Amino acid sequence: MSQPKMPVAVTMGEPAGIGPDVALMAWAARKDQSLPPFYLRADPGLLAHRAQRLGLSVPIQMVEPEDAVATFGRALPVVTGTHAIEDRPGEETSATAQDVIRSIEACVTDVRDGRAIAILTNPINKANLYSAGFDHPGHTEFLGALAERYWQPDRPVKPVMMIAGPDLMVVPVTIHIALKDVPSALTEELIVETVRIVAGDLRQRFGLPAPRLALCGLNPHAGENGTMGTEDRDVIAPAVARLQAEGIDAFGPLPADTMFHARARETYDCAIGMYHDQVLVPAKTLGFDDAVNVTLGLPFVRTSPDHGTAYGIAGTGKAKPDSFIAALRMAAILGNPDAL
Ligand SMILES: NC(=O)C1=CN([C@@H]2O[C@H](COP(=O)(O)OP(=O)(O)OC[C@H]3O[C@@H](n4cnc5c(N)ncnc54)[C@H](O)[C@@H]3O)[C@@H](O)[C@H]2O)C=CC1
Ligand SMILES: NCC(=O)COP(=O)(O)O
Repeated sequence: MSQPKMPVAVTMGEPAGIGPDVALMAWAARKDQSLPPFYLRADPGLLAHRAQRLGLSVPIQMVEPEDAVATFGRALPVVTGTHAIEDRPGEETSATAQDVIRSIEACVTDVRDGRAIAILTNPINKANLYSAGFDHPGHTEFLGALAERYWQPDRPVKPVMMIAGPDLMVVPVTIHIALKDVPSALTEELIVETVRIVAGDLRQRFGLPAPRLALCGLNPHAGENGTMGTEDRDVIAPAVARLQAEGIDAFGPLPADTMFHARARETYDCAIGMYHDQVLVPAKTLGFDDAVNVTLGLPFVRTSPDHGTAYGIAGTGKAKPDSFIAALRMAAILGNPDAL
């Protein structure tokens, strides 16, 4: 693909986690891997310390987003706006939470204002942000709220989480909720609305003209005809019937335990799970190093590495930047469809 004329905006994420490590490593690999240009909205001092810790030679240049593309070849472009943050890898604190949140908001407004092509979020510590008053379960839901605020205040936005790896793409219908709350949250309407968005985005953004969507059951053996739970029969099956009537190639509910082996995966393009771990476990097992978390249903492009803050290896050089790099490439491609 041709090099985008606009950069990808990258959030700081949890500063004590591996976000700074993988961003610095990706910049260092930019030439070998022909990476699209990006800038970070983060504290330049922390990044300089972390680069030193990792033994990476990374010149840092403070810029405005407009200068990021021209800067990217010779220095890591950084847009400031945060407080100075001490480089303490692995040390959890909610003291930086407001800066973490502001960085996400600022990257989103950069895209809205035409200063960036897409947003890539570095991992956050959700519990830390909650303790500082953040009232969204994760990025996915927060970005939906920002999309409503900045793009379409008159219409609700339904953000949908997809984990996309080379061997498996998955979507959880319910996302960041307790397992005990899943059965009551799972409605026919929610399933239909989610799958419509998946079908539409896979067609329009991912170039799949007729995506095949396999829906997991909720219960063992997809309920075994209602003897092991009724949601499969009473909620998921009617949702599938409605989707099929709309011309969407959805099928199921299928027993989830036999949906993820290699031959089964050949029968669909994306697996739709009923709860987070049902589909994120197979997705991360098959593709932890290179899968990408991408939010569907938004009026802008957002990707993220599939991993979390990995405090235990932050600042040690053990973090692999592969998922960040995959997320960067996907952000640039989805944000620049003309270059496909
Ligand atoms: N998009 C986001 O903001 C996400 C945030 N999180 C947050 O991350 C925190 C930690 O979550 P965990 O479940 O422990 O998952 P995690 O992904 O941070 O770590 C799981 C395991 O994988 C290893 N690992 C993770 N990324 C790696 C990389 N790039 N290279 C090498 N090894 C890597 C870690 O060292 C650890 O052993 C939580 O607070 C969670 O909320 C988790 C997932 C996504
Ligand atoms: N396990 C992936 C995850 O929870 C990421 O959530 P989000 O912060 O991207 O909404």
